[in-house]
Amino acid sequence: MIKIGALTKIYKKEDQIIKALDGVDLHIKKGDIFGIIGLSGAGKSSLVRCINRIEDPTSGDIFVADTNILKLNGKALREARQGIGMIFQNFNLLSSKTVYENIAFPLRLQKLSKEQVHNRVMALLEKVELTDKTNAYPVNLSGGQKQRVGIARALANSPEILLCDEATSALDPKTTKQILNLLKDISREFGITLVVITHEMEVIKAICNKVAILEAGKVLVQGDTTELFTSKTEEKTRHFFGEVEAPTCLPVKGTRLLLTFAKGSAKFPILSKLIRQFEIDINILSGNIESIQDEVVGKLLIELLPQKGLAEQMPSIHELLDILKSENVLAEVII
Ligand SMILES: Nc1ncnc2c1ncn2[C@@H]1O[C@H](COP(=O)(O)OP(=O)(O)OP(=O)(O)O)[C@@H](O)[C@H]1O
Repeated sequence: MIKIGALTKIYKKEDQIIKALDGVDLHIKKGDIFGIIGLSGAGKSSLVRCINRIEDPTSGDIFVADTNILKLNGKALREARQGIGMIFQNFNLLSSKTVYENIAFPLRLQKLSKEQVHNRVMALLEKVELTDKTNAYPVNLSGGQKQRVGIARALANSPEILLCDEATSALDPKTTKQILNLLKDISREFGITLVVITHEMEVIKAICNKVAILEAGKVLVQGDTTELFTSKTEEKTRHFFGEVEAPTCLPVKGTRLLLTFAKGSAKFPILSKLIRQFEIDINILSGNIESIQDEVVGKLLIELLPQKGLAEQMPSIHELLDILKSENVLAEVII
């Protein structure tokens, strides 16, 4: 759906050269909810501005379906832009216009009858559950309601792609959850591809099936969200995926294993199985089991303790790792 190749954006400011995007390659499939996460200054806004051509990149390609949108100008560009909706952190609503008029605005730029515009606006208001606010002005809406208007407006032209630039960063956690659920629902119902720009991993975990981490204008890693959360943590991405560490005040008393529970495996009582089978003691040192969309995944740091008088019954580590592997639990010996 969207293929970004070797995208570079260089800003020149007086004698300064800033490489905001440095050879970005991304492959976003139709229907993906694709998260792009990075710290402040990573290049997220520059990327989104290049995708909707607010800004021209210095070099590279952006293909939407089979069209390189960087080669488009004039009418062809305007038409391509209609297929890309956008929602913003600060909603960008017209304050002097009602909710109805804000949503009708992009429709009025097309040659539609009054009735067609009306029917479309009312259908969108129903979708975002704001029919009771039809004639309200933005100033009288909550943040969540404003973003619902923003979403309805972005959907007005039936886009195939929706760019969400920090769409929930100005909202409280409960409203954030509601807006994210609405976005997920819209993506499923209309088959819209969502590109979600955020600095919050919670947003990625809640709705994104794919994720790319952007740092200093480069993609550090991209892939399936749950797979990245359950693969071996690399130093460079540790900050984003979190780390499970033993409290430093606990002395090492046995063999420490870091268990990673991939899809489905966290549902089984694997630790009690090991305890029963091998008559070992297991101490849980730290853990982080969580829900990523509909999957339960996570990491657990445990220590295997030999029982007094039963030392000879301690299983070999290989035997144990094999059992864990057979249950889809990745185990790494830490100490
Ligand atoms: N118009 C501009 N002129 C000059 N430098 C810019 C411009 N826009 C962005 N930059 C620089 O490019 C780099 C990437 O900025 P960008 O806004 O794309 O990052 P970001 O990840 O969106 O950050 P934030 O989360 O803080 O919005 C930064 O060093 C920034 O200072």
